Amino acid sequence: MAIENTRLFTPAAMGAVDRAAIDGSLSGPGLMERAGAAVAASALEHWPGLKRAIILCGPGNNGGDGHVIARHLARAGVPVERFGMKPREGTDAAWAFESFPGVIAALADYRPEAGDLIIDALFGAGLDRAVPDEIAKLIERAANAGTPVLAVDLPSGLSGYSGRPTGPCFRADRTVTFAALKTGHVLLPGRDLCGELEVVDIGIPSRLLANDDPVVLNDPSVYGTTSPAIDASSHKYARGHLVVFSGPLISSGASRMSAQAGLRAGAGLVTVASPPGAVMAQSAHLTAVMQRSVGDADALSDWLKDDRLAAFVLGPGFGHNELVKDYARIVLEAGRALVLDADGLTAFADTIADLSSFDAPKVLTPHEGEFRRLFPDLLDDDALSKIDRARRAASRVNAIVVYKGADTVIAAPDGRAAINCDAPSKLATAGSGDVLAGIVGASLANGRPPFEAACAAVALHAEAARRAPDHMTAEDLIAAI
Ligand SMILES: NC(=O)C1=CN([C@@H]2O[C@H](COP(=O)(O)OP(=O)(O)OC[C@H]3O[C@@H](n4cnc5c(N)ncnc54)[C@H](O)[C@@H]3O)[C@@H](O)[C@H]2O)[C@H](O)CC1
Ligand SMILES: [K+]
Repeated sequence: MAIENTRLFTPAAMGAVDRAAIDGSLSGPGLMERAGAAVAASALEHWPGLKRAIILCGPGNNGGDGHVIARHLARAGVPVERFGMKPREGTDAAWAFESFPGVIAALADYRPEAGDLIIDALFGAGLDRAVPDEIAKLIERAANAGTPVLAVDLPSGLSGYSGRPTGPCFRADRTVTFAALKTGHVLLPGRDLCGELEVVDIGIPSRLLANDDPVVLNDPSVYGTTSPAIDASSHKYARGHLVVFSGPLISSGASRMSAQAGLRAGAGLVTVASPPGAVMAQSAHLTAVMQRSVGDADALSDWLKDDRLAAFVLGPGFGHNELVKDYARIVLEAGRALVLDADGLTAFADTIADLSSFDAPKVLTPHEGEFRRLFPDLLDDDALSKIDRARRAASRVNAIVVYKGADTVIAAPDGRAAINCDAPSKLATAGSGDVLAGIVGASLANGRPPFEAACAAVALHAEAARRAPDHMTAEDLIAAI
């Protein structure tokens, strides 16, 4: 989906924008007319030769859009039948129905026929609970018949806030939404339940769409470019020295992948800090990546006298080793940037909040399972979206939290959040997290501020995956950076 306005809105925030637009120069019916006309145009474009439009109308303004759509399609010569509820008196939906009065049949009476297109105008931004049983049954009948669905604003049953269904929910082939994306359109499974997404301009002034809730789609407007601008003056130290801690001999490969990824992603120099028992194994594999034997806290403290060591990755393949906490503390006390991933995260399972006392740049990169280990209370609160959870975790730890998934949320303690929703599913391969940790480390070593560094790294990780072959390994992913 090519989206100009990358700001994301919660349904409540979009409702406030609606009201501000209507208080200003625009009228509710005017907005509804444009919304309905746009959906009708999309139906005609994507279902040419449409045999019958089945418009399901709810009691509110989503339903109002449905009545406008019915009028436009009928005037275009498409057979239209409406099912659902009558609109509430005195609302814009009532105006829409009066502009095209007609029979609204009972939902229970709809039986799918070949050539039908269901246009779902039952509930949109106002959905606040599971849909009633008669709608659940219709959703099931439509799914069983394979009837295509064009959703108005949101598929009914999908929370526009969390991106999670409130219960039974349409799986739409296409969704047309208005003015800007809602968070529920890009969070999973919402993004999948929407099908192809269209955002149409219905005349709301852009000044009203500059909402103060800084949640955006992750794109260059957040991080600039994904790779550092390497010019003649940017000698290797200018691009920063990245250190990746190696695990023991048996699991030294993960740190190598992080290190090689960091080098390809633009760190000036990369060193693997190996425990003595892994040095030989690492030496056999490392060429452009350097190595140093670091066996304990004292050796690390001594090495940190070199203030060119800019950023550290701790966790990939490190093992369940009490040194994790000592190493993290020493790096952060020295004011160096730290990426905590994998074993580096789970070592802090019960004490992650202890990291909040360090002001040095920190980036945590938990996947779903690690997030649950670190923040179980946040996952147990169903009222929270993935954005809320990432933001609260970031504030709790005073760190950037990269809450990974096909809908990765990058959140900062100050409330900023970006959603990366174009990562290919082939990223779900062993070692992909090690690679991301290395790219984040390189971005920090380049001197980017931590939120922008994490956003750029997540974007580059997804870009590399798109370039890599379909059945890629982590090595293919590194080669594609
Ligand atoms: N700028 C825009 O985005 C515009 C959006 N428009 C459309 O307006 C709807 C939002 O309309 P609203 O009346 O606030 O809510 P809904 O129509 O989604 O819901 C109606 C009503 O239904 C009740 N309800 C909620 N959930 C359930 C449920 N599960 N079962 C039964 N009843 C339920 C609740 O009382 C709701 O208030 C937006 O989606 C757009 O389609 C404007 O038309 C144009 C501008
Ligand atoms: K809908």
